[in-house]
Amino acid sequence: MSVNLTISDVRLTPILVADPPLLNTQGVHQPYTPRLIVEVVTADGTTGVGETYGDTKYLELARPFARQLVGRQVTDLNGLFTLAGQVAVADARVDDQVDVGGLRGVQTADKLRLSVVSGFEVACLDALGKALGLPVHALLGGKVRDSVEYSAYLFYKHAGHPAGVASEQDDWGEATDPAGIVAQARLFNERYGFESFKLKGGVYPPEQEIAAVRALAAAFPGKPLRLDPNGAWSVPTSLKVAAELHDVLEYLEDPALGTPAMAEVAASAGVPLATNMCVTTFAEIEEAFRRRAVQVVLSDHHYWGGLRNTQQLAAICRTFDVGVSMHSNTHLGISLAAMTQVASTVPNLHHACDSHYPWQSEDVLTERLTFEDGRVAVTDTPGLGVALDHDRLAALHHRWLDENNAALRDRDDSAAMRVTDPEWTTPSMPRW
Ligand SMILES: O=C([O-])C(=O)C[C@H](O)[C@@H](O)C(=O)[O-]
Ligand SMILES: [Mg+2]
Repeated sequence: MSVNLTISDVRLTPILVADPPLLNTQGVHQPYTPRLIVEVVTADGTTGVGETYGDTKYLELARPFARQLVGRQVTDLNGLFTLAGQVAVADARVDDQVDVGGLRGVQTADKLRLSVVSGFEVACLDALGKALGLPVHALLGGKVRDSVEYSAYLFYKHAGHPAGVASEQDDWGEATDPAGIVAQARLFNERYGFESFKLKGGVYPPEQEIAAVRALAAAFPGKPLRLDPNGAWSVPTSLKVAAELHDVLEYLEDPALGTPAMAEVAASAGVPLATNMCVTTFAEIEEAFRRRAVQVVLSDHHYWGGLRNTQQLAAICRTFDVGVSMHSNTHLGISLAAMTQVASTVPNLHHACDSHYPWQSEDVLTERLTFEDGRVAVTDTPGLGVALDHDRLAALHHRWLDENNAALRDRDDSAAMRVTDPEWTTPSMPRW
């Protein structure tokens, strides 16, 4: 059978997905969060799917980029980066501060472009895999494991979104103290079999978060634990927390903001440091590795520019004897499938990956991905091995189109916090 891999159509569907009231150092998650679903259609009728961030700053790059793709080959993955370089990024979008609501490090023009390219790269790989009858991992050189381990991503959270605010109910309950966090961890373990636990910190004063990690260590003796305050602590505070928790932490994630502060902490913390904030672009690697500021880089294929760039990052980490694992932000099943496919090909991935997926009650797939014993099986089904549910996609797009939800099209955790606390402003760092 002959295949025609020329791209004949590209469909972009921004959606709003239900998100529980999860707390982080900047505020609280909105009731609905934006994502962008990318469909790439080839001349012979094969459709590949991808997913990435859906805020306006990404949509305004994705639209002109999509128009240029028609007529190109889905095999031309390198060409995606050349094309993206030609898409203009408004100066106002570039910021070397931490991305508000995203907590994903600097926001350079290139990083914005790469965050868009990743959705298209995944869609092209999915289409190519389907056309050739091969799973994505085969296109990436082949899997080295049959399942990928994920960790339970624990959050302090409210029981529900504020009364009177349109939202979906969740069944996780409230978690605002050590007992609540342990109860949440038990649910993660019972429902999905997770055996490794990460607590999103930077929400309460460090003593309270130390107590929560101690409670987790008592409830799950010997299990890998992580604490991630998203850079909310000073160097002395980071060192104090490290001294108190070094015996139970697998790693401490982004205790302080920026490579110089991380290097200072790393020099005497006695516990490895991980990051998805100070090394988020290739340009940041050299200084961070030279200064031994981080021991584990948490890749995120969305902002590193896709699955092949994630493999390149892993190879660089291996060369410098730095560990690698995966960061996540609110995402759906397409991204979990993409993360699982690439993670299966990375030989030096020795830590459970992060995933927000258990927090997402909604998806755009006909069948949700499942965790067994905290792992997602690596499928050999062609492409990503997932199918779009077009009715669900249309419903979530309809929510995005609804003018009552217009303010939610750009994720803003500080604004969501101000609904209940009008005095709230994004805290200046270090917070403690
Ligand atoms: O590991 C991380 O830093 C994250 O997952 C960043 C996210 O924005 C997380 O803080 C969240 O979802 O609130
Ligand atoms: Mg982090």
